[in-house]
This record gives sequence, C-alpha cells and structure tokens, in this order.
Amino acid sequence: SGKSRPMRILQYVQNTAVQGDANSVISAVDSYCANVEWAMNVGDKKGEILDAVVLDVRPRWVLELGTYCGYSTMRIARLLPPGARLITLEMNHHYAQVAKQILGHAGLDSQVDLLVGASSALIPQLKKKFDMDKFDLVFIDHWKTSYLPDTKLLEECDLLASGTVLLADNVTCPGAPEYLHYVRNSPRYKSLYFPSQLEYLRVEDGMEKSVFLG
Ligand SMILES: CCCNc1ncnc2c1ncn2[C@@H]1O[C@H](/C=C/CNC(=O)c2cc(-c3ccc(F)cc3)cc(O)c2O)[C@@H](O)[C@H]1O
Ligand SMILES: [Mg+2]
Repeated sequence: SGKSRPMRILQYVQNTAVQGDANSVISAVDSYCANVEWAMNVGDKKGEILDAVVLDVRPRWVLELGTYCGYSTMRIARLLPPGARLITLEMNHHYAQVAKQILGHAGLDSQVDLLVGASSALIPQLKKKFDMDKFDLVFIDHWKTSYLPDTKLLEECDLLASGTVLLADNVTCPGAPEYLHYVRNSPRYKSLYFPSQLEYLRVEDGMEKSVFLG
C-alpha cells in the first residue's frame, strides 16, 4: 500500500515509531530501508559521521540541500543546540509533505524550516527571509550534478564564513566528481574525505568535509 516509497516509509514510521522520540523514528526508517525497501537516506553508518560533524561544529545556522523524507534533517535537528535553526530545501512537493509529517512524528518541526522549491531559486532569498548572515554548516545531499553550482551560488550570495563546514554525501557513490575536484583543488577550501559505505549496502561510499577558508 502507499502510492510512493516515501509514503510507505511514513506509514511504517507512524505504525512503529514512538511519537516525539526522534531516535525511534530514525531507527524505524533505517530498519524499513534495510529490510523492506532501500531508500536514499544517508543511513546509519554515514549518519554517525554526520552526527559527529554536527556535534563538533555546534552550528547556530544549518542549511540542508535535498530533504527527501527528512531522515538526515532529523539526525541534524536532534543534535542542535537550543536556539539553532536548520533550513532544509526540497523541490518535490510530495517529498516535502512526507518529510513534514515524519519530522512532526519525531517532534522536531520547531527547529526546522522546510522550504519547498529549487535551491537555485531559494538560496538567494535566505538572508532576507530569515534575517541571517552566514551558515555554520551545510549538508549537501541533493542531485549530484547540483553540488558544485549550488556551492558556487552559496559563495556568490556571501552565505559562507571563514570556518563554515560543507559536508557532502555520496562523493564516491553515485559520485560528485566536479564538486570533489573543486573543493579539493580550490585554495578557498580545506577538504577531507570520510570513507564509509552506501546506506544499507556493502558498497563503498563516503562523505567529503570541506571547510571554507574565506
Ligand atoms: C534544481 C535542482 C537542484 N536543486 C534542488 N533543490 C531542492 N531539492 C532538490 C534539488 N535537487 C534535488 N532535490 C531533492 O533532493 C533529493 C534528491 C537526492 C538525490 N540523491 C541521490 O540521487 C542519491 C542516490 C544514491 C544512490 C546510490 C547508488 C545507487 F545505485 C542508486 C542511488 C544514494 C544517495 O545517498 C543519494 O543521495 C530529492 O528529494 C529531490 O527532490
Ligand atoms: Mg545521499
């Protein structure tokens, strides 16, 4: 049942996870996607790298590119210090609707602003819309060919400060070669690769952590 994979994930969460308990919602998504049907969540293995980066940065302002079902949105939001905000961008209305409900089930919607639209259109509006200046952390997990153009757009919109951390999923599988070349060769970034595995599979993947140097 459930017309789409995100809808089936939502139904499983609603039927099995404890309302208001973000960790039980995260575990429910992971067990569904590991045992019933694969989905492109960052997953539990790479999720631990994401958690460690969030705890290290202690960000006040976080941007996520590509919400999908809200799995990484939850992983980030549950670790934010009080008063911090996570803005997540999702161009697909159906996915955004599902993510909103999953975030609601986890009791995390107060820390999260989910905007429906294309990153290229939304990024230039963020400073004004949220009366903010720079992001402390950006999690990049949308279409892999959009990683580089959106990173350049963030630079152009003056949304990166010296010290801002970019964390990019899937730099090995499916891969983001142009993005990797840019952050690893630009003098404006200090980049580091975190080897891991593709979500729910024994396939190599990894995340790239790149610090903007200003
Ligand atoms: C204008 C386009 C760029 N701007 C955008 N602005 C806002 N939202 C955007 C978006 N692009 C894509 N999105 C959304 O992000 C999500 C897209 C994520 C793309 N992710 C992947 O393709 C992916 C794919 C795999 C994968 C790995 C191996 C394999 F065999 C098959 C798939 C694994 C992953 O972890 C992935 O993240 C969707 O919800 C989409 O609607
Ligand atoms: Mg991904």
